[in-house]
Amino acid sequence: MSRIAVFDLDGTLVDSAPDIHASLDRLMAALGLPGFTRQEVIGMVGDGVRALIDKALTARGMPFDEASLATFVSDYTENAAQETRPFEGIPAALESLAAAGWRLAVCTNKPELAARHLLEDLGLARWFAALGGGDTFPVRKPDPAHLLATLAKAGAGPEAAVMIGDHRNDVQAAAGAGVPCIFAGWGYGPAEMAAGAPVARHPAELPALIAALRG
Ligand SMILES: O=C(O)COP(=O)(O)O
Ligand SMILES: [Mg+2]
Repeated sequence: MSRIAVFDLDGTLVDSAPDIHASLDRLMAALGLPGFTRQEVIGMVGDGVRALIDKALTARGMPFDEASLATFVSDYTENAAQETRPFEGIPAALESLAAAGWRLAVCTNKPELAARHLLEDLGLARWFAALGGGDTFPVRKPDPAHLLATLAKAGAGPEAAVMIGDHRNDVQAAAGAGVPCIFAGWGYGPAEMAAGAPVARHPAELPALIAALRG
Protein backbone atom coordinates (compact mmCIF):
# COMPACT_ATOMS: atom_id res chain seq x y z
CA MET A 1 0.00 0.00 0.00
CA SER A 2 1.33 3.42 -0.86
CA ARG A 3 2.52 5.58 1.96
CA ILE A 4 0.61 8.73 2.87
CA ALA A 5 1.65 11.89 4.72
CA VAL A 6 -1.24 13.75 6.38
CA PHE A 7 -0.71 17.45 7.08
CA ASP A 8 -2.43 19.81 9.43
CA LEU A 9 -3.17 23.15 7.72
CA ASP A 10 -3.03 26.23 10.01
CA GLY A 11 0.46 26.66 11.41
CA THR A 12 1.82 23.64 9.54
CA LEU A 13 1.33 24.14 5.78
CA VAL A 14 0.28 27.78 5.87
CA ASP A 15 0.89 30.87 7.98
CA SER A 16 -2.80 31.74 8.20
CA ALA A 17 -2.78 33.84 11.38
CA PRO A 18 -2.83 37.22 9.55
CA ASP A 19 -6.16 36.52 7.80
CA ILE A 20 -7.74 34.79 10.83
CA HIS A 21 -6.69 37.84 12.86
CA ALA A 22 -8.10 40.31 10.29
CA SER A 23 -11.46 38.50 10.05
CA LEU A 24 -11.72 38.19 13.82
CA ASP A 25 -10.94 41.87 14.35
CA ARG A 26 -13.59 42.83 11.73
CA LEU A 27 -16.14 40.78 13.68
CA MET A 28 -15.11 42.34 16.98
CA ALA A 29 -15.29 45.85 15.49
CA ALA A 30 -18.78 45.12 14.12
CA LEU A 31 -19.79 44.08 17.64
CA GLY A 32 -18.27 47.26 19.09
CA LEU A 33 -15.59 45.23 20.91
CA PRO A 34 -11.81 45.65 21.00
CA GLY A 35 -9.65 43.46 18.76
CA PHE A 36 -6.79 41.16 19.70
CA THR A 37 -3.01 41.00 19.36
CA ARG A 38 -1.51 38.51 16.91
CA GLN A 39 -0.21 36.38 19.81
CA GLU A 40 -3.65 36.27 21.39
CA VAL A 41 -5.16 35.09 18.09
CA ILE A 42 -2.49 32.41 17.65
CA GLY A 43 -3.26 31.17 21.16
CA MET A 44 -6.96 30.77 20.23
CA VAL A 45 -6.37 28.83 16.98
CA GLY A 46 -6.33 25.04 16.87
CA ASP A 47 -9.71 23.81 18.06
CA GLY A 48 -11.75 24.97 15.07
CA VAL A 49 -13.84 28.08 14.35
CA ARG A 50 -16.55 27.50 16.93
CA ALA A 51 -13.94 27.34 19.69
CA LEU A 52 -12.16 30.40 18.24
CA ILE A 53 -15.30 32.54 18.33
CA ASP A 54 -16.24 31.17 21.75
CA LYS A 55 -12.80 32.04 23.17
CA ALA A 56 -12.84 35.51 21.55
CA LEU A 57 -16.30 36.41 22.87
CA THR A 58 -15.56 34.96 26.29
CA ALA A 59 -12.39 37.10 26.46
CA ARG A 60 -14.61 40.16 26.01
CA GLY A 61 -17.19 39.01 28.55
CA MET A 62 -19.77 38.07 25.91
CA PRO A 63 -21.74 34.84 25.49
CA PHE A 64 -21.20 32.67 22.39
CA ASP A 65 -23.67 33.31 19.61
CA GLU A 66 -24.34 31.54 16.32
CA ALA A 67 -24.77 34.78 14.32
CA SER A 68 -21.23 35.89 15.20
CA LEU A 69 -19.89 32.49 14.19
CA ALA A 70 -21.74 32.67 10.85
CA THR A 71 -20.46 36.23 10.22
CA PHE A 72 -16.88 35.16 10.92
CA VAL A 73 -17.08 32.02 8.76
CA SER A 74 -18.46 33.85 5.74
CA ASP A 75 -15.97 36.74 6.07
CA TYR A 76 -13.04 34.38 6.59
CA THR A 77 -14.00 32.02 3.75
CA GLU A 78 -13.96 35.05 1.40
CA ASN A 79 -10.68 36.45 2.70
CA ALA A 80 -8.65 33.41 3.77
CA ALA A 81 -5.91 33.96 1.17
CA GLN A 82 -5.38 37.73 1.39
CA GLU A 83 -2.13 37.53 3.34
CA THR A 84 -1.87 33.81 4.11
CA ARG A 85 1.04 32.05 2.43
CA PRO A 86 2.64 28.60 2.65
CA PHE A 87 5.49 28.53 5.14
CA GLU A 88 8.85 28.89 3.44
CA GLY A 89 10.01 25.45 2.27
CA ILE A 90 6.55 23.85 2.24
CA PRO A 91 6.00 23.77 -1.56
CA ALA A 92 9.45 22.21 -2.02
CA ALA A 93 8.82 19.64 0.74
CA LEU A 94 5.48 18.61 -0.84
CA GLU A 95 7.13 18.28 -4.23
CA SER A 96 9.94 16.18 -2.82
CA LEU A 97 7.55 13.87 -0.93
CA ALA A 98 5.36 13.40 -4.02
CA ALA A 99 8.44 12.65 -6.12
CA ALA A 100 9.44 10.01 -3.55
CA GLY A 101 6.04 8.31 -4.01
CA TRP A 102 4.21 9.66 -0.98
CA ARG A 103 0.53 10.42 -1.26
CA LEU A 104 -0.53 13.56 0.61
CA ALA A 105 -3.66 14.60 2.52
CA VAL A 106 -4.85 17.43 4.77
CA CYS A 107 -6.58 16.95 8.13
CA THR A 108 -7.58 20.35 9.54
CA ASN A 109 -9.99 21.73 12.10
CA LYS A 110 -10.62 24.65 9.72
CA PRO A 111 -14.03 24.39 7.95
CA GLU A 112 -13.68 22.37 4.74
CA LEU A 113 -14.86 25.09 2.36
CA ALA A 114 -12.43 27.70 3.70
CA ALA A 115 -9.62 25.13 3.67
CA ARG A 116 -10.40 24.16 0.08
CA HIS A 117 -10.51 27.78 -1.13
CA LEU A 118 -7.27 28.53 0.64
CA LEU A 119 -5.40 25.55 -0.82
CA GLU A 120 -6.70 26.39 -4.29
CA ASP A 121 -5.84 30.09 -4.04
CA LEU A 122 -2.30 29.26 -2.87
CA GLY A 123 -1.78 26.69 -5.64
CA LEU A 124 -1.40 23.82 -3.16
CA ALA A 125 -4.64 21.89 -3.80
CA ARG A 126 -3.17 19.75 -6.57
CA TRP A 127 -0.88 17.95 -4.14
CA PHE A 128 -3.60 16.47 -1.94
CA ALA A 129 -5.57 13.27 -2.48
CA ALA A 130 -8.05 14.06 0.32
CA LEU A 131 -9.04 16.82 2.72
CA GLY A 132 -10.83 16.31 6.03
CA GLY A 133 -12.04 19.63 7.44
CA GLY A 134 -13.34 20.58 10.86
CA ASP A 135 -16.93 20.13 9.63
CA THR A 136 -16.40 17.25 7.17
CA PHE A 137 -17.12 14.51 9.72
CA PRO A 138 -19.08 14.47 12.99
CA VAL A 139 -15.78 14.60 14.91
CA ARG A 140 -12.54 16.55 14.70
CA LYS A 141 -9.02 16.51 16.12
CA PRO A 142 -7.99 15.57 18.79
CA ASP A 143 -10.47 12.73 18.03
CA PRO A 144 -8.44 10.11 16.10
CA ALA A 145 -11.59 9.34 14.06
CA HIS A 146 -11.00 12.63 12.19
CA LEU A 147 -7.59 11.43 11.01
CA LEU A 148 -8.87 7.91 10.27
CA ALA A 149 -11.81 9.25 8.23
CA THR A 150 -9.47 11.55 6.28
CA LEU A 151 -7.24 8.55 5.53
CA ALA A 152 -10.28 6.51 4.47
CA LYS A 153 -11.26 9.32 2.08
CA ALA A 154 -7.86 8.89 0.46
CA GLY A 155 -8.35 5.11 0.35
CA ALA A 156 -5.59 4.62 2.91
CA GLY A 157 -5.22 3.17 6.39
CA PRO A 158 -3.23 4.23 9.47
CA GLU A 159 -0.53 1.58 8.98
CA ALA A 160 0.91 3.46 5.98
CA ALA A 161 0.50 6.99 7.37
CA VAL A 162 2.51 9.75 9.03
CA MET A 163 0.91 12.89 10.52
CA ILE A 164 2.56 16.33 10.58
CA GLY A 165 1.06 19.02 12.84
CA ASP A 166 1.79 21.97 15.10
CA HIS A 167 -0.73 21.49 17.91
CA ARG A 168 -1.45 19.06 20.72
CA ASN A 169 -4.65 18.15 18.82
CA ASP A 170 -2.55 16.77 15.96
CA VAL A 171 -0.25 14.81 18.27
CA GLN A 172 -3.21 13.35 20.18
CA ALA A 173 -5.23 12.45 17.08
CA ALA A 174 -2.20 10.70 15.59
CA ALA A 175 -1.44 8.81 18.81
CA GLY A 176 -5.05 7.65 19.09
CA ALA A 177 -5.02 6.46 15.47
CA GLY A 178 -1.71 4.60 15.85
CA VAL A 179 -0.02 6.97 13.39
CA PRO A 180 3.47 8.39 14.07
CA CYS A 181 3.53 12.19 14.26
CA ILE A 182 6.10 14.87 13.49
CA PHE A 183 5.69 18.19 15.28
CA ALA A 184 6.01 21.30 13.09
CA GLY A 185 8.39 23.44 15.14
CA TRP A 186 7.80 26.48 12.87
CA GLY A 187 4.07 26.55 13.67
CA TYR A 188 1.80 28.08 16.30
CA GLY A 189 1.94 25.48 19.06
CA PRO A 190 4.49 25.84 21.88
CA ALA A 191 7.21 23.15 21.86
CA GLU A 192 5.74 21.32 24.86
CA MET A 193 2.74 20.37 22.71
CA ALA A 194 5.07 17.97 20.85
CA ALA A 195 4.81 15.71 23.92
CA GLY A 196 7.73 13.54 22.81
CA ALA A 197 7.01 13.56 19.06
CA PRO A 198 10.05 14.31 16.88
CA VAL A 199 10.24 18.05 16.13
CA ALA A 200 11.05 19.36 12.65
CA ARG A 201 12.58 22.83 12.84
CA HIS A 202 12.05 23.63 9.15
CA PRO A 203 9.89 22.10 6.37
CA ALA A 204 13.09 21.12 4.53
CA GLU A 205 13.65 18.48 7.22
CA LEU A 206 10.31 16.78 6.55
CA PRO A 207 11.12 14.38 3.67
CA ALA A 208 13.91 12.67 5.63
CA LEU A 209 12.04 12.66 8.95
CA ILE A 210 8.87 11.28 7.35
CA ALA A 211 10.77 8.58 5.48
CA ALA A 212 12.53 7.57 8.71
CA LEU A 213 9.16 6.89 10.36
CA ARG A 214 7.74 4.74 7.52
CA GLY A 215 10.72 3.52 5.54
O1 LIG B 1 -9.02 26.10 12.59
C1 LIG B 1 -8.34 25.83 13.58
O2 LIG B 1 -8.62 26.17 14.73
C2 LIG B 1 -7.06 25.04 13.40
O3 LIG B 1 -6.87 24.52 12.13
P1 LIG B 1 -5.72 23.40 11.93
O4 LIG B 1 -6.32 22.13 12.44
O5 LIG B 1 -5.50 23.44 10.43
O6 LIG B 1 -4.51 23.85 12.68
MG1 LIG C 1 -2.40 23.69 13.19
